[in-house]
Amino acid sequence: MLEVKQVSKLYGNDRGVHNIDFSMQRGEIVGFLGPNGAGKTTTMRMITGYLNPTHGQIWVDGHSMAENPKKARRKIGYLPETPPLYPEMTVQSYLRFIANLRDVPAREQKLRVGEAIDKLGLQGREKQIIRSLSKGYKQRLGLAQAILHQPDLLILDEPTSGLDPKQIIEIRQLIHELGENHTVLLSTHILPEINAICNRVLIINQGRVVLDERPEHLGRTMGETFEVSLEVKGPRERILNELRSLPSIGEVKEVDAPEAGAAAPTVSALESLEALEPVESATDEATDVPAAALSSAPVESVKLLVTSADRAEDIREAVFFRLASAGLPILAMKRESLSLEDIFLKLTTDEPADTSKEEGDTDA
Ligand SMILES: Nc1ncnc2c1ncn2[C@@H]1O[C@H](COP(=O)(O)OP(=O)(O)OP(=O)(O)O)[C@@H](O)[C@H]1O
Repeated sequence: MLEVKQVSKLYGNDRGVHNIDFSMQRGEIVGFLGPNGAGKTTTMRMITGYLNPTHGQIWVDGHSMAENPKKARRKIGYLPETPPLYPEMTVQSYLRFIANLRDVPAREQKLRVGEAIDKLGLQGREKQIIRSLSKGYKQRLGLAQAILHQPDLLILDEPTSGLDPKQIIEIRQLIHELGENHTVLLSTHILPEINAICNRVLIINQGRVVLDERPEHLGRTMGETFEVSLEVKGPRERILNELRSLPSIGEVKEVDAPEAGAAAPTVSALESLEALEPVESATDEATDVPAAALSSAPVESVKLLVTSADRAEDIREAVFFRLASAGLPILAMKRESLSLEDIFLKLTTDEPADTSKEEGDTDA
């Protein structure tokens, strides 16, 4: 549906975007993520034909944006960061005006405008002056103008920026619905937006794509070590011994362990409690298991973080069978993975902060 081939836009001082290269299949909803100034808008403006690349080529459904811009642009619906609305027009007259601009045949215009109004939940507001619409409804109208000419590909630049939480949820839901019939590229710097709507994420930083992956594979791509959090019922020492004797396990850390040097709870003290609670430490940090914790005092349950010996190996079954055969019930087991926030920060802050040169330096 979309091919972006080694596309660069050089503004000088190494600003702009460099060698952007990706493609999108029909039906994908791709989140385009990056910090301020990373190059999202520049890339989107080139894809939509509003900006000419310095190098590289863009193809939309087989049409070259450079050689056949009219055909390529017909395939695209674009919602810029600020929707191009005329405040004095009514919703309906504005959409009729856009339908004309986009060469929608006169006999189809009424139908298309009606469909766009229905899809974006603008019914009852056809005669309303745009100036008096709320920001959320202006955004709906921006999306309506983008789909009027029945494009295959939607390019949405920060579609939820500036909206209140309720409007954000509504617009996300609408984008999700539009994704059933359109291929969508949407830029955002709101990370949960990606998990909520997208089936692929592209991260751009300092004008370069630094990650292109499906959200569920992000951890693997980042070389994340397989880690599970566990809560196991039984004596701490036995649980630790069982887990540590498993060859597939690398490290076992106890969460909420008693501080090193603190007296371990005695059996009699624990017995005097009606409910036996796990011993809590002053911090929530995972800590190496202190020797004092390895006392034989029974506790109700132990919370642990367990990592794989072989980075990516899924250790959940091995852990389950070992503890089950030892008669140690697992109360909870959850795979821990890097959040999109962790990955985003890693990719966008590990690199040099600013590679731009002083004004007057030669262009890249
Ligand atoms: N017309 C221009 N002239 C010179 N430099 C520009 C121009 N437009 C953008 N830039 C520079 O290109 C880089 C990418 O900008 P762009 O607006 O594409 O980023 P963005 O990811 O959309 O940022 P934001 O999230 O803040 O909208 C920035 O360094 C910006 O300063």
